[in-house]
Amino acid sequence: MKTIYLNPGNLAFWQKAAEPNIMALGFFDGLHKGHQEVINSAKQIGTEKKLPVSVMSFFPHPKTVLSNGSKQVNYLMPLSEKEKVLRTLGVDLFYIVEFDREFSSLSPEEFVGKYLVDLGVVHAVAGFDYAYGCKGAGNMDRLKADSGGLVDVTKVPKVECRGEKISSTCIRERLLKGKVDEMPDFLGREYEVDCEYDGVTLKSKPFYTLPAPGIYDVTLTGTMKTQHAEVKVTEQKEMILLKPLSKPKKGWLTIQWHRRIGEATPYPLYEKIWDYHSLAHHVQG
Ligand SMILES: Cc1cc2nc3c(=O)[nH]c(=O)nc-3n(C[C@H](O)[C@H](O)[C@H](O)COP(=O)(O)O)c2cc1C
Ligand SMILES: Nc1ncnc2c1ncn2[C@@H]1O[C@H](COP(=O)(O)OP(=O)(O)OP(=O)(O)O)[C@@H](O)[C@H]1O
Repeated sequence: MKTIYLNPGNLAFWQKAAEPNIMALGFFDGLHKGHQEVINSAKQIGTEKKLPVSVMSFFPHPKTVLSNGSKQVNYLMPLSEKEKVLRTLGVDLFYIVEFDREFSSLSPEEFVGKYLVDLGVVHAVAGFDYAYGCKGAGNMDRLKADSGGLVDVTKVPKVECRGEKISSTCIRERLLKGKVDEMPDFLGREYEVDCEYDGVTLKSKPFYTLPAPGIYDVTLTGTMKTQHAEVKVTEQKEMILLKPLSKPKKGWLTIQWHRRIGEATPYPLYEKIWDYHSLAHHVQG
């Protein structure tokens, strides 16, 4: 899979280089089951038409740009993880469009003309609620007309879980309540966070959302053997490693969150910490 960061400065270059393709559209934070349905539909059409499949996403999140930074988004994954998951879904081309004020003011017709038709899109796939163009005025029922009849359209119906539309927003809300055990129902996999281990605490990479304060049953993967452990998320959003079977080396780890097993007490549970001395050293600075 090739990743292309699109902006007004390089758009003409990529338009010239473009070949006919099927495109899935959306922000796709978390790549949950609804997003997977959109991308799998695009893949299916790509296979039928023997054409490559592209995904067009945006960065940063439109909400942060349109609110002039006053609204923050609790991202579920950084672009690097989005790339990894899209690769496993069989996507050929990943466009990341720089979302700024100028881009947000493109009319629906301008967006479809410059970013779909001129990038070789012959068939666009998105969910039933996808909106595009200034003030979000474009929708799936008018996309074909906005393309001058050049782009076919597939509108994916709503994917639900327990009577609710699966969305990045409802997943963020669940994480912030500590409901990590519900993630597989929404994401189709467990929630994961990449972080750096300094010997005691785990520091998450940017663009992840940590679950609510508490103690969690997790699996750690990294340079050591995959192992079970407990991680405490504090009110200060610090993560402390409890009960690992063997001491991980300092460096990068992935935490896979299984379930919340207890409250985050204000002070560490010393008796549970495998390496009390290194924690004491850490606390004393
Ligand atoms: C060219 C373009 C312009 C947009 N302009 C606006 C806008 O002015 N106001 C708005 O609320 N959303 C705007 N959006 C954001 C969309 O409404 C939508 O939130 C975004 O494309 C992410 O889509 P998704 O949330 O359905 O994945 C724009 C989107 C695109 C592609
Ligand atoms: N539950 C769903 N069923 C079908 N399509 C979906 C679903 N959720 C999102 N989509 C589609 O997937 C693409 C990406 O959607 P988007 O990133 O807006 O997801 P979202 O989960 O609804 O996000 P948010 O909660 O921020 O609105 C869009 O084309 C959207 O219409």
